[in-house]
Amino acid sequence: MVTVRARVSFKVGQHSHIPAELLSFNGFKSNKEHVAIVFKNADKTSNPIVRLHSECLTGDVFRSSRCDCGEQLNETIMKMQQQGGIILYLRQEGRGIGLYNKIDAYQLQSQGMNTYEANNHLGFANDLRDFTEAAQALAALNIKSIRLVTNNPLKIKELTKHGIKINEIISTRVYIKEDNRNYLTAKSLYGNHKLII
Ligand SMILES: Nc1nc2c(ncn2[C@@H]2O[C@H](COP(=O)(O)OP(=O)(O)OP(=O)(O)O)[C@@H](O)[C@H]2O)c(=O)[nH]1
Ligand SMILES: [Zn+2]
Repeated sequence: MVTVRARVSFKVGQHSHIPAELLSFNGFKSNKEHVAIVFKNADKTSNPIVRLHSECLTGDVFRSSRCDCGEQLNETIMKMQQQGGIILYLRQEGRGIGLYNKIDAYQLQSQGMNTYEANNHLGFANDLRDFTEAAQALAALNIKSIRLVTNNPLKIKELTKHGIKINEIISTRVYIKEDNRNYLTAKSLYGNHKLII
């Protein structure tokens, strides 16, 4: 059973000014160190806004030109500063293949493959993520029904399968840059993401 391990307050955002809480957990089978960031005590409300954000070191930390993860994370923090909410920051880098494999995939993408072809060429499925532990983290917070921020039907399907009721889908913006257009187009065309590009 997954349970909350520790809960500490901190401030986040560009100027370290947005109050939030950082939660760790016990009991994930994968041993991955997923965390929750809770804004405005949203876990104590009945139908909180939730964002499942899969780790992207390159985008989240370095604002890489190759994706829009960092911008989406920032958008979520801004939204939750106003409305409250919970970010589950899931340690599933590179859609689950890990950082070094993602960099290998980037190398192949630089040679013309799309993001899924590159994964496949390396012997991986399109998406190796498992959202079971995200559902377990929500259960540990006693959350059964949510408003989910996503454009990704897989997250909706997976959370529903694991007993989380999704009352509303809130789309997240798409941030097009010169270098990420092919990536975003592939997600839309082949990955079923509901993107308006
Ligand atoms: N394998 C691989 N992973 C990538 C690539 N670009 C970004 N990623 C990973 O894709 C994941 C993006 O996950 P999320 O931000 O949760 O979002 P999403 O699945 O696109 O769905 P949304 O909820 O609609 O944003 C992160 O783990 C990134 O590291 C790539 O070219 N190849
Ligand atoms: Zn990214």
